[in-house]
Amino acid sequence: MTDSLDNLRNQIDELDQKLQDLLNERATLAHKVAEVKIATDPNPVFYRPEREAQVLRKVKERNQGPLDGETMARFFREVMSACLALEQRMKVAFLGPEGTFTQQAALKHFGHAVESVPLGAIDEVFREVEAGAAHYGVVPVENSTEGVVNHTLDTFMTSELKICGEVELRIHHHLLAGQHTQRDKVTRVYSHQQTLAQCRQWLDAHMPGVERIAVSSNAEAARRLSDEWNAMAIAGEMAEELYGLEAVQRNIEDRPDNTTRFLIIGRQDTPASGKDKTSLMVSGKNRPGLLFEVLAPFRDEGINLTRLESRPSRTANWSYVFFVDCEGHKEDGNLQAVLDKLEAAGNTIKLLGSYPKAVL
Ligand SMILES: C=C(O[C@@H]1C=C(C(=O)O)C=C[C@H]1O)C(=O)O
Repeated sequence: MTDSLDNLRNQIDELDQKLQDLLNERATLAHKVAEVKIATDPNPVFYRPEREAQVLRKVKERNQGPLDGETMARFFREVMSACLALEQRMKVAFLGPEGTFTQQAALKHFGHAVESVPLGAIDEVFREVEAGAAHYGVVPVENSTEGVVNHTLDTFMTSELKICGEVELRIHHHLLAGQHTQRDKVTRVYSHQQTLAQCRQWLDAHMPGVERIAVSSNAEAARRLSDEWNAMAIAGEMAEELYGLEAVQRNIEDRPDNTTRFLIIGRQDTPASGKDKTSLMVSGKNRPGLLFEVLAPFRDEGINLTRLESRPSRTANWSYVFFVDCEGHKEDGNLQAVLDKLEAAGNTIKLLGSYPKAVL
C-alpha cells in the first residue's frame, strides 16, 4: 500500500516545522555562546575554526544516509554560518574580483552568511587582515597541476598573520563566449596565466592558432567579453554566471582531478581540533646537508610531512627558506620536540600556524 501524495506532503510539512524550530533553537544557543564569550573575554573571538571543524566531522561520522555525509556537512556549514552571523557578521577578504575561485573557496569554508570583500592582489588581502579591516582573508597557495603560488608563500615571509584553516576546491575551467562573440572569428583567448597553463594541452589541440592572453584573473577575462567580439575567456562557473556568459566547452582542464588549495589567514592562533596540520618556515645557513638536517627531526618524531617547498630567502643570493607543512598541532609533544631540535641546531623557525585539516 503506497502513501498518497497528500499524506507524504503533510508528513514533510510537519518535519519542516520541526526542523525550522530546531534550527531557531540552535541559533538561540549560538547567540548565548556569544554572550558568554563577551562576558569572559575583553577581546572575544567569535569564529572558532577548531570547533566548526569538530562539528562538521561529527556530522559526517554519525550520518546514516540516504543523504551522503558531504551533503549533510554542507547543510551544517550553512547552518553554522548563519548562527555565527547572529554573533558577529564576518568580513572575509579574498583575491578578487567577484567570481574568482578564491571567492568560491571563501564561501565553501565560511558559508554564505559572511560579507566577502574582493581585493586586487594577494598582499592586499594580507594587509586588509593585518589592519583589522577584515576578520579573515583567503588566498590560493597551491594547485595540483601547476604547483605553488609563489606570491602567497613570499608574503608569509614578512607577515605576522596566522594560518587558521585550509580549503580545497576542485577546479573546472570552461571556454566561455559572450553575447557579442562571433564564434567563428575568435583570434584571442583570455584567462589567468595559471588557468592557461592548466588548459595548455586542450588549447594546443583545439585552438592552436588562437593567441593566449594572460590577464589578472579569470573573472577579469570573463568581464572583458562584454566589449569584444573576437575573443573568448576561460573561467569557472561563478564568473560565467556573474558575467552572463555561455559555455562553449565545459571542463577543458588537462587533468580531471585539478584541485587548488587555499589558506585562511587571520590574527589569532587556533587551538587543536584533534585532526590538525601545521605550517612553518625554516631557514638556516647554507651548508652541505641542511635540508637533510631540517627533515630528520620530523622522521625521528614520526611526523608525516604533507608538503615541502623551497623559496629564495630574498636576503642573500642562493640562500633558501623551506616551507614545511606537516600533520599535527604545534602544541603536540612530538611537534614541540621537532621545533626544539630545529632551533637547537641554529635554524630560524617561523610558525605560520596550526589549523584543522579541511573537512569539506
Ligand atoms: C557557537 C559558537 O560560535 C561559532 C558558531 C558555531 C556553531 O554555530 O556551531 C561554532 C563555532 C563558532 O564559529 C561556538 O563557539 O561554539
